[in-house]
This record gives sequence, C-alpha cells and structure tokens, in this order.
Amino acid sequence: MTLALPRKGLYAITNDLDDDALLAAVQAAIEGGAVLLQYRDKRRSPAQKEALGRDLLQLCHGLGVPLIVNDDIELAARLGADGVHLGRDDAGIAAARAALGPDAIVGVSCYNSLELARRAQSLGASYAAFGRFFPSKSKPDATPASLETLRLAKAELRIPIAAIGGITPANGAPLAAAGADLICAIDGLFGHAEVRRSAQDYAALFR
Ligand SMILES: Cc1ncc(COP(=O)(O)OP(=O)(O)O)c(N)n1
Ligand SMILES: Cc1ncsc1CCOP(=O)(O)O
Ligand SMILES: [Mg+2]
Repeated sequence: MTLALPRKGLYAITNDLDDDALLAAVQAAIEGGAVLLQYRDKRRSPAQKEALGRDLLQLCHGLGVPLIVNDDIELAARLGADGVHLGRDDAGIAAARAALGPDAIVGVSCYNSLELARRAQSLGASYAAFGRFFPSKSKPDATPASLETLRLAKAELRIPIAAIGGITPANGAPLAAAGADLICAIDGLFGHAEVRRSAQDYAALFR
C-alpha cells in the first residue's frame, strides 16, 4: 500500500534519538498534526536502519501517515515505504521510480535553484524542497535559500513545494505565506521538550 502525498502541513524529519524515544516522539508528532514523516538517519548500520524503518512504517501507517526514506532507494523498497527523498549526492528520480513505481512519493532537494526544481518536475518528482531558510543545527553546512526563490517556485511549478532548514513555529509564517505547502522540521520538533505541542504549533502555520 502506498499512501499519497498530503497537500499541506508539517513534514516531520527524524533526528538522532534512540529507537524507543524516537518512536514515541514520532507518535507525538503525528498526534500533534504532522502529515508526513521522513526517516533520515546518518548514524545507524544498514541492519539497524532496516529494523527501525519497519517499526516507523508500522507506526506511521497505523496513524495514516506516509513514510519517506531519506537517501536510500533500496531501503525504501525493502521496507515498502511510501517514497524516498533525494539530494544532489543521491541517486536520480528515474532510479527511484524504477525501484518504487509510479505511485511512490519522490521528493527532490532543490536548495536555492528554480532550475533544479524545473528539471525535477519534468523528470517526475512529487515535490521540490527548498532550503535551508534559517541556520540549521541539524545541517550546519546547508545551502542558504531565499524567500524570493520560494515565491517564484510556487508561481511556476505544479508540484508541491517543501521548505526546510531552521524552521520553527515562530519563524515559519513567511514561508507558508510565500507558498510552502510542506514545512519541514527536525530540531524545532524532535528537539523540543513537548513534541506534540510543538507539532500543534507548526500545524497552526497552515490555518
Ligand atoms: C524535505 C527535505 N529537503 C531537503 C533535504 C536535504 O537532502 P540532502 O541535500 O540530500 O541532504 P541530507 O538530508 O541527505 O543530509 C531532506 N533530507 N529532506
Ligand atoms: C536536511 C536539511 N537540509 C537542509 S537544512 C536540513 C536540516 C533541517 O533540520 P532543522 O529543522 O533542524 O533545521
Ligand atoms: Mg541526501
């Protein structure tokens, strides 16, 4: 079963919490209003990622939320996840579609480049992600992006637009106003003492 990409809302991306804490935090994030989860993990072994990925998929699907795997098309395929997120160091959209099929969610990082987003859309991407918009503790070397790029992307592209990087409920309103369909968060959500409450505050950006 592949769940469809939600049209708008909080796109939660996992941080480095230990397994049980992460599963509890993901549940709280979804209960608070997160509409999409990305499993992003740069530290576990392949076997550990597969085990945690299965638990995350079961949790997300039990709550009706799609699961996207960052970077790793093969892991997404093995898990039966809903899709994959690809950056400039990752495999291409065609490889993802070949492995995951036409209904999978394939997200692409476009940094601050409208041209990358045009290309991604023409190659069949499901959404284009821009950012980082604010300095990010989770990815300190991330490429800066501007609100103007986001506005131009929204005006031109058909696919949904995601915004990422240092976004909090306090600074996210201009991004939603500029046309971000999905607001991504790692630290502002999973680094928060009350994850459910934080998710509610992000979700309020879309009301
Ligand atoms: C929704 C979303 N947008 C951007 C990224 C960053 O992808 P990438 O540039 O490949 O960097 P890593 O996340 O792999 O460090 C993302 N993961 N998700
Ligand atoms: C993966 C990624 N790509 C650009 S910024 C970023 C990290 C986003 O995390 P945070 O919401 O903690 O800044
Ligand atoms: Mg990547």
